[in-house]
Amino acid sequence: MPRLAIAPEVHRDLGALAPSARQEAVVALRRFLRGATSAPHPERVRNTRDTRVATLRLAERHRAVVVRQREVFWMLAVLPDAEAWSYAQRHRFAVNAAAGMAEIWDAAALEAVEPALRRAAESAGLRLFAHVCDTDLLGLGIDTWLLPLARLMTSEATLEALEPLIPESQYAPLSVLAQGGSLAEAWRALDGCAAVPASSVDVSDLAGALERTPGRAVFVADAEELDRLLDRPRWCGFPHATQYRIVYQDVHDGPVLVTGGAGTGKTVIAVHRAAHLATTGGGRVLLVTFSQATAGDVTAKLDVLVDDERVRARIEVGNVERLAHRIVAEAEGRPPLLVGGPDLATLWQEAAGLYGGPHSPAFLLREWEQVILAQNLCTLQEYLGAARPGRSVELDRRERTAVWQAIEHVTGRLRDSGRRTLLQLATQASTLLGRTTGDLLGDDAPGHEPYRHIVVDEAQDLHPAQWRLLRAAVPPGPDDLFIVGDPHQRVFDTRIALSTLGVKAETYRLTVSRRLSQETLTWAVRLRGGGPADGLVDGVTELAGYRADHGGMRPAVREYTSYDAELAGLVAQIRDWLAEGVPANTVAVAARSAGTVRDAKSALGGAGLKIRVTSLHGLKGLEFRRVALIGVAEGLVPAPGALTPAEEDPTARAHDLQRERGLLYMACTRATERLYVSYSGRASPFLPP
Ligand SMILES: Nc1ncnc2c1ncn2[C@@H]1O[C@H](COP(=O)(O)OP(=O)(O)OP(=O)(O)O)[C@@H](O)[C@H]1O
Repeated sequence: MPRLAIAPEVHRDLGALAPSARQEAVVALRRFLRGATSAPHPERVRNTRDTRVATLRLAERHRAVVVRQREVFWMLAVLPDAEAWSYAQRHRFAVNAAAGMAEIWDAAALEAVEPALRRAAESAGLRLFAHVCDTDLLGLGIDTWLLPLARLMTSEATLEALEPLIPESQYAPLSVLAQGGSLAEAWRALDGCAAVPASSVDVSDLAGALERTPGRAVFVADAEELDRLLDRPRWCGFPHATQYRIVYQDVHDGPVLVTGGAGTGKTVIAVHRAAHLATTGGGRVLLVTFSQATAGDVTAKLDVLVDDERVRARIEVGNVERLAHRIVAEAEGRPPLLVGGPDLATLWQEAAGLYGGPHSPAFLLREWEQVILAQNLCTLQEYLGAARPGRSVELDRRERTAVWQAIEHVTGRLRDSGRRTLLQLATQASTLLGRTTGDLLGDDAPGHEPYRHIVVDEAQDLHPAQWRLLRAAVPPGPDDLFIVGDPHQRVFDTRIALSTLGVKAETYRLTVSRRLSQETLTWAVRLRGGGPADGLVDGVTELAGYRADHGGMRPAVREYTSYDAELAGLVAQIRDWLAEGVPANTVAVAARSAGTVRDAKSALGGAGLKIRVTSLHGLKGLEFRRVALIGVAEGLVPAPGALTPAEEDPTARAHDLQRERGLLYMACTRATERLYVSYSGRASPFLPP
C-alpha cells in the first residue's frame, strides 16, 4: 500500500481551496491511500530536475506534486495544474549528506541568479568561502549542486539575500562560516537544524530522511490519520526541528528553560510538552499560564492537540494565583480573603505617614515586594543583612528599621483584618507545601498538589515568591519544570535569574518568529531598542539573530491632528479590515490608558463594530490577524503614573521605563498580518523615527 508523507504546505494549500474542491481532493487522497482502482495515479512531468517527481490529479484543475520512492510519496504542494507542473519542474530534492534530513529547494530560481552572482564574483575577486576547502563544505552537508553557487558568493549580504531559496540546513552552516565562525560552530548550526540525529546517512534513502524530518513531512497510512492531520492546525502536526527536539527527542534530567523572541513558538512548545509529559510521564501535569485570557487560549490549544481524554484529564491549566489560593483554602478550610488595590494603597499611605520619613508609599511597596518578599525575609535581622539588588537608594540601619516598621504596620493591619495580597498568598502556599511535601507527592492525595511535572508559559513575569511555590509543588527530578519565556516582553518588575532561586535549568533559545513578518519584527525590535534584557537566564538575553520566516507589510503608523480624528481613523481602519473579509474575532484594539480603551470601545460600539478592545496588558500571550494600537502618544506611553520620579529613585525609574517599553513591544508583536499604530499630538518617545 502507498504511504503518504505530507508536507506542511499541503495542509496550507488544501485549507486555501474552496470547500468543494478541498472535499474532492481529500476524498481522492483517501482513495489513494486505500489503493483503490479509481484513485489518482502518479503522472510524470516533462523536464523535471528529478525523475522521481510526479503529480496526482486530486480535484478539478488541481493536482498534488509528489516525490516518489517506492511506496512512499512525499507530497509537497496542492496547486492549480499549471502551477503544479511548474513547481515539479523547478525544484530539487535531496538528503543532507552530513545530517540526514530531507531538503528541497527552488533550483530554477537559483539558476536564474547564477549569472548575476558570477558577474559580481568576477568583478569583486574576493570570495566569501575562500577560506574553506570543498572537502570541508561537503563534509558539512553542502549539496554538490549548491557548492558551485556558494563558491560564487562574495559577501554575507549575498548569502542573506538568497536565504529564502536555500534549505535552512544548508544556510545555517554557511551563515556561520560567512561570519568567520569555525567548522565546529558550523557543525553545531547544522545539528541545530536536525530534529532527529542520524547515525549513518544514505543519501538515496529519501523515505528514511523524511522520518528524520518531522517538520517537513508527516507520514499517514490511512484515511483516519489523514483526517487527523488535516483537521487540526498546522502547529499540531508539523513541529519545527527545534520544537521536535526539545519536546520529544532530548532527555531532560531536570528543569528546562526555553527563551525566544515574540512569536517564536514558545507556547506551542509548552503545549506539546505538557501533552507529551501527560502521555509518557507519571502523574499530573500543571500548565501554568499568565492570565485567564491566556489560560483560555492554552486550554483551547490543548483540546485540539490531545484527543485521548485520559491524557487530557492529567493536564490542568491554571495560573499561580489559583494554585496558591487552593492550597491555602485547603489548609485553612475556607477561601482566603484578598485585599483590594484601593484598600492596600490606603494602608501604604498610612504606613508612609507613620514611618516612611522621606519615602513614598510606592517606594515602600516596591521595597516590600522586590526585596523582602522576593527574598522571603522574615525578620528585621534578616532584612538588615540582606542585599537589595536593583534598588539604587541606599538605606542605612536606621532607615531600614523604619521601613521594616512601615511594612509591619501594613502586614499587621492585613493580618488583623484577615486579608492578604497575592504575593503573600504565594509565600504562604509554598510554606505549606514545604511542610507537607512528603504527603503531597503521593498520587493518592488528590486534595493537595501532587504534580509530577510543571510547564510554565510567559515565565518572565513570575515573582520569586511564585517561583518558590512552583518549585515546592513538584518533586525535583527529571522533567520537573519546563519553562518558556521572553525577558524582552516582561511587563512587571521581576528581573530574577532562575539560578538564584535554585532552579538550574538546561537552556534553549529560539530565534525564528513564526508569527511576525520580517517588516513588523524589524520595526518592533527598533522600538524595543534591540538591547539585552535581564531576568530568567543568568546574565542577559540578546535579540541577536532574531528573525522572521516570512515577509509582509510594514506596520502602519498614523499621526492625527486631534484625539477625535484618531478615534475616527480607528473606526475607518477597522471597517476596512472587516470589509476585506477579516473575521471580527481575529482583530484586536488596545491602548495604554483606561480612558482611551473606554473611548475606543464607545467609538467602535457607536459605529456598530463589535471588536475586542483591551489594555496593552490584556494582549499578553495572545495572537490576532490584525492589531490596532491607539493613543501611542507622548504623555500616554509611557504612562506617567507608572513611572517613579527620577529624584526618588533613578534606577527604579529606568526600570519602569524599560518595563513600559517592553509592554509596548509585547503589544506590537501580537499581529500575524497587520499592525496599525496611531497617536494624536506628539508620538510616544518609544516609537522608532
Ligand atoms: N510548528 C509550527 N507550525 C506552524 N505554525 C507554528 C508552529 N510553531 C508555532 N507556530 C505558529 O507561530 C505562532 C507563534 O507561536 P506561539 O504563540 O507559540 O509563539 P510564542 O513564542 O509563545 O509567542 P509570544 O511570546 O509572542 O506570545 C503561532 O501562530 C503558532 O501557531
